[in-house]
Amino acid sequence: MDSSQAPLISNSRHDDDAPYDAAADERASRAAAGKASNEQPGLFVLILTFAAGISGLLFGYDTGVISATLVSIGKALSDRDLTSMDKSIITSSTSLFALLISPFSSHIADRLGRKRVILYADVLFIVGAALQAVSSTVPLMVAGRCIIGAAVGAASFVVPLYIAEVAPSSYRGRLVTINVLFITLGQMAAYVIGWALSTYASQETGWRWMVGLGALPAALQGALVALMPETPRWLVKAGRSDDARRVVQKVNGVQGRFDGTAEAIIKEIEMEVREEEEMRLLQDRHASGPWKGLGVWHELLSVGKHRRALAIACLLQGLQQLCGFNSLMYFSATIFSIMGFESPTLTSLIVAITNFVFTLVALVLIDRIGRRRILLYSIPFMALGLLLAAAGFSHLSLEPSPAARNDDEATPSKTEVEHETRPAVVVLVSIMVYVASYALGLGNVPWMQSELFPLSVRSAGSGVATATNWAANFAVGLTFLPLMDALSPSWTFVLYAVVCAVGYGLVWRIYPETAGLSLEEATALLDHGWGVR
Ligand SMILES: O[C@H]1[C@H](O)[C@@H](O)[C@H](O)[C@@H](O)[C@H]1O
Repeated sequence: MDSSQAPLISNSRHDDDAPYDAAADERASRAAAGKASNEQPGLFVLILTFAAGISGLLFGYDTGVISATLVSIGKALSDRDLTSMDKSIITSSTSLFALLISPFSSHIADRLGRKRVILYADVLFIVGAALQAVSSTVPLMVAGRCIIGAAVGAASFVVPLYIAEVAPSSYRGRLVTINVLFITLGQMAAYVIGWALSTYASQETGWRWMVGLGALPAALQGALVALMPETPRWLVKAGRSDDARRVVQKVNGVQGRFDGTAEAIIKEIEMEVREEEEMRLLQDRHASGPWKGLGVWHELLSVGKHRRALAIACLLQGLQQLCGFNSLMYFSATIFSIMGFESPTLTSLIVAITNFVFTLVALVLIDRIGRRRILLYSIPFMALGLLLAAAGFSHLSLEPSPAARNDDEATPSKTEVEHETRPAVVVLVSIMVYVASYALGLGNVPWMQSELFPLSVRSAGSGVATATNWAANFAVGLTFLPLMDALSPSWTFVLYAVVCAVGYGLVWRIYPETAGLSLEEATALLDHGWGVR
């Protein structure tokens, strides 16, 4: 037996016995583990999900708070008004660092554990918040945003992983949406706090509190991490099956006693880890030339069904960002301010509330309606909302182009505002239609990416798709205000509508329905084509 055939993790019950039916044993164990996971999640799992979800909250808070911050800074940084370029760089440096850090965090998560990444991210969240709060120049603020970006990148990768690995398997899907719910809740909190501080605190200190407050949940989570266990899957991989058993027993509420279900789950994990390890060895053996040691990438790119899965996952993640949603999340207060709304931060709260409420609705609908179908129903409404907003903008006198002006100059006179109330309301309502339909579909579905990939390429495929998300997020953050300058607000929104239309065609053509299918059935859809009926 060569090393690739030897079991990497010994199975205590069968090691010494003569032949046994490994396949039947495996099936029985998987059935038992599956059965166990059909029960309701216990209090312990809920507490862990909540503790880990604080990272989602921070992800949302720190990306959402920039909207109110940008309109409240005034001349506090570098003693001058922020230019469009300053605003774009302050905003998009966060997504750039999120993009750069995610591959490293997956490496650290494998070597040192998931908990360690959560803890390091908390430290970065605190340092980044403090640096922003005390910054006096644009470069210092950008440095603070970069540190926050590193934290967000690590958290956005590790939290879904942590939750999925500690939670019973039948909850994995719904927990993905719960994580998005935490993100949108964080964004809503950022908008409420942004509005309250920009209205009631002093101009000089209000925005500093906005960005600084992000340190509090991070400190709370940093303290909670000490009490959170490492995931059973990582413990098994690290050769600590006994510790893993204790965690599984706790998750199943059978602490300290023998339990068949917990044993079956541990066996299931051991088998999965062994299969993964064997697959990796096999991939390396079959790879040659420059692919040597990069077997998983070779497999991801050379096998047709994996390539198709990757194309779909990257399409959905790219579309989630290129449709322009985050330009609203980051700049809605700036947009409403140049439209002459008296309280832009209060008005922009509507964006965050609509996003949160419709993510809640998606939680209920997603499994009933299906992923493909919910996208095909919602994307046309996104395009419609964008086109109506573009029409509304064309009736507002926003010349010279708004993003080039500072906010004081951009505020129209009272008579102008009265004259322009109707198109402004049209823009507001259209934006709400757009945000609601985004939250129902594109805001969630791309994060279900892992179900498209078979185990052997799952983390590599999901990693590339996540990087696509951050790269597109960075591109939108950096280009939105310059596009408003160069094309006008109307044409910028038309451009996003065109992205939605192209995206609709591609989703219709290549994204099969995966709702209600087991992971094996879902990945098998792509065996011989796109699987779209
Ligand atoms: O799924 C989330 C959610 O939709 C957020 O509201 C958005 O800001 C993020 O970019 C996205 O990844």
